[in-house]
Amino acid sequence: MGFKSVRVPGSSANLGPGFDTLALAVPLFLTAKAYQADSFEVELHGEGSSETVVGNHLIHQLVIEVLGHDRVGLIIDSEIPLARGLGSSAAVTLGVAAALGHPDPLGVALDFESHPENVAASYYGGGVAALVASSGPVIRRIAVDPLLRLVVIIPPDRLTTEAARRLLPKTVSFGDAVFNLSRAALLAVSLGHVEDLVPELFEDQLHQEARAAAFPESRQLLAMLLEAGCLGASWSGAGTICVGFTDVDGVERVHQRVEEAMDSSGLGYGVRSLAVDLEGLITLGEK
Ligand SMILES: Nc1ncnc2c1ncn2[C@@H]1O[C@H](COP(=O)(O)OP(=O)(O)OP(=O)(O)O)[C@@H](O)[C@H]1O
Ligand SMILES: N[C@@H](CCO)C(=O)O
Repeated sequence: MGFKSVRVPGSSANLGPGFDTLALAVPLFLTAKAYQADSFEVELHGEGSSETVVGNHLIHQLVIEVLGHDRVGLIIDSEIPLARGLGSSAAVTLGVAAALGHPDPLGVALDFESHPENVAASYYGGGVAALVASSGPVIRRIAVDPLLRLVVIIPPDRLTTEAARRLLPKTVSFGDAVFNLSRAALLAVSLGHVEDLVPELFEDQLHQEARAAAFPESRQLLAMLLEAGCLGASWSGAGTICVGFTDVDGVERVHQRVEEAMDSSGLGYGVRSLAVDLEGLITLGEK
């Protein structure tokens, strides 16, 4: 296995009703580079720089899993906010597995994450639908209109996926399951045409309200995004970021309205507009 330098995009999962299934890659990037070293060394830059990578950290476990030892150096630089719903763990897992030269970084990352859609979107780019069956993963790329744009509200509050999953109900009603099924199926076939997107397609009754117990401001953020003229709004992954969907013609107007709403609410959270990343994981250099 030769060491590499790679770039991986972040991702926004669920998109409302598509829990653990639908995701879009977003152009916030993580780069990872591996090099020969006598003992484990990690340099973290950007969004991950406050992390301490010791024995039980995801990155160290991954290195041991891939190499069988930890005599390696890593340089990781990320624009993806941690534990905020833009797939930082999927991106770092994929990026490190690929930088270490593993021939199947997708398979490694799918084994490490408890759900497949962030990993699939970061690997392929664009839109994906993904599941892990008892026979293995089934991943399909879905058409995404090149005019689609995302306006994300970025709270400073972290909510790890692990903590957000502990808030999920143990059972759901038949009605709620059908509510999400219908919307997820219609959303998957409508993402290819922005003119087909309507707010109802991004509605969810399985996870968002349960998770709002940990981040009640999410209700206000989703309402704000819809009032600003978005074609739909949802939590991004396990939060706390909320995402509004719009098109290239509306994105500037929506962005400005969301910023104004942020200022007048006093919440002061960051707002960013993003296109969909189409490249997925790319190799920048090889040794
Ligand atoms: N760049 C990074 N450097 C070091 N550790 C990272 C980095 N990115 C992610 N991690 C690890 O992944 C954890 C965050 O993963 P988690 O699944 O909770 O959130 P997320 O992937 O950002 O959000 P979501 O899964 O909702 O999209 C961090 O607490 C950290 O342990
Ligand atoms: N589908 C996962 C996404 C986490 O990014 C969840 O909502 O827990």
